[in-house]
Amino acid sequence: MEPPPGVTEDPASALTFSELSDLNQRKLAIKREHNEYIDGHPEIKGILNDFMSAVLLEKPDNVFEFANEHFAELAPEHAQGVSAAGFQPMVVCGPSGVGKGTLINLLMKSYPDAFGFSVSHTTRQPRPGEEDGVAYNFTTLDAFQQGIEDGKFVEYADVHGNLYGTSFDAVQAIREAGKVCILDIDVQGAENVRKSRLQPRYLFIAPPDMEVLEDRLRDRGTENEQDVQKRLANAAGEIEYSKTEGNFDKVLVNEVLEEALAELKKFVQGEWYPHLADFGEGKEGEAKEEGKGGEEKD
Ligand SMILES: Nc1ncnc2c1ncn2[C@@H]1O[C@H](COP(=O)(O)OP(=O)(O)OP(=O)(O)O)[C@@H](O)[C@H]1O
Repeated sequence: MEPPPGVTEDPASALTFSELSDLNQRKLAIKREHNEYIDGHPEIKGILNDFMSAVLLEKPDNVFEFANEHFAELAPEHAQGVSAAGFQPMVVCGPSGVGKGTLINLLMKSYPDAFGFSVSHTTRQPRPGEEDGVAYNFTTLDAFQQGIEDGKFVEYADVHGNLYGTSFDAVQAIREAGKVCILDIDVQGAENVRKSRLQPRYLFIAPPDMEVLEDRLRDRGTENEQDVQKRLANAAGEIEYSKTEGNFDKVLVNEVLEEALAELKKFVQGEWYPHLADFGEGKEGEAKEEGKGGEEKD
């Protein structure tokens, strides 16, 4: 029967059952493909959420203009854009010898592929076996200073006579890979990060007391007496800094290693990064290449 004048016939009604079924299969396949792509790029949700928060905060009259500026900042040449893409990085601070590296390695093993360790720049000389671009990006003082002037660093600090820094590019590379970027930095570095637009989570790892910290530093046996003293002297100020309200989102006391690790995992998965539940928690896994290794700042 002809449809009445002005009414277009529904094209789907002319399809056979098998054609309709093929069409539905195709629709489901496209939906699956889209979902896979979005799941593989968690930064998309981060970017959209960030934009929505910015709009609600600013309530601009001209949303098009605002969007234009907001998204222009995402271009890699704009350092600030790093805050809008992917998971929020995690800053880990704590006195030398408290067990930051140990806990970070264990955390990374517990969630294979979920975390990435940004490769820092340093002016210190490579040690035997340290490959440029893997343990560190080794650089000259001049090049480092130029990088500072060009605004390339999220943070940098003079640690025991050498410059160390984290570049926006290094953080961005981890975030673009859909991972949580861990920044193992000292409190000077954390202060600089606070001034950037990175907006990370801040974790401080504290020793049960100074005697335990001293024992760990000495038992590690990687520092001479002068360095141990320097690290212990710095530790007092760092612990004091951690006590100031608002400096850290979480302070974790590393007394018994297994207990500290259990608390850390419970906290990061429960409060900060719920997506970790999808990362095969507890799977056996070797420390990743990007895991912390041989990165003593001295
Ligand atoms: N809970 C713990 N109990 C006993 N020893 C620990 C504990 N956590 C870490 N250690 C040991 O303490 C020493 C220092 O740990 P680690 O090297 O991880 O410290 P760090 O905070 O990363 O130091 P740095 O900032 O100098 O790199 C290591 O020998 C490590 O095995």
